[in-house]
Amino acid sequence: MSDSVLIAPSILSADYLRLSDELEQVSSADLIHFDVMDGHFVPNLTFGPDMLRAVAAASGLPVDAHLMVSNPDEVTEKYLDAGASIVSFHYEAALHAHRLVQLIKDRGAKASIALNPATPVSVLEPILDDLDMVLVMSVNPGFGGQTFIESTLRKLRRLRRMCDEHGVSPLVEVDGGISARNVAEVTASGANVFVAGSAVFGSADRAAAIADIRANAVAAVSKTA
Ligand SMILES: O=C(CO)[C@@H](O)[C@H](O)COP(=O)(O)O
Ligand SMILES: [Co+2]
Repeated sequence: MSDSVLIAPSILSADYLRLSDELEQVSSADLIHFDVMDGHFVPNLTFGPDMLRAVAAASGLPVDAHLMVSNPDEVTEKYLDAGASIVSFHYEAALHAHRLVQLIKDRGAKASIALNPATPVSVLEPILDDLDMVLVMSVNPGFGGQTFIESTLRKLRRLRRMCDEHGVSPLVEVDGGISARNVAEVTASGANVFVAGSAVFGSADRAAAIADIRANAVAAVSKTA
């Protein structure tokens, strides 16, 4: 995790019957994005901690767990036990966000808070200094293959300003509708970790899709530097 940008393919869009092969095909990425959906916080159901353990062992890349669950206070520990390297829980669902952040960090993982598209970045004001990463959702969570919500760009710029005011520089991850076509403007707006599900697994050549997203993001970083 040393580059200026990190690419995180979301296995939500992978072929589950060929998952170990799919993981191999995305080995040039930096992280594996692991979407946990509970059928309650979001209207879809996906994977649990046992699956995360298996993915972490098969891939070798750090697993970036995105917990779209109603009860992160109760279940986060299970995903840490299973080997998650980054854990994002939703601000909208957590009862004790600060306690959860401390738990994640005490266990040696990176702590991140995810925000739904309608949740303003200002809610992070009291906790921003403690975060390793902020996950800005650029679609409403629950499904892959949705269209990027354009107002996310404004939100990212606002988050950048807030980080500057606080003198902190957490990773900023964007999730939903990211592809080689829009990653440059998302990067220019302040993001540096890019989740891509359908753009990677919907492509016949997964490695080429990752390389295209990375190249466009890196070019945008050098332009803004
Ligand atoms: O968390 C989610 C969806 O809720 C994502 O991680 C999706 O898996 C992203 O998929 P694409 O929009 O890139 O297809
Ligand atoms: Co996600």
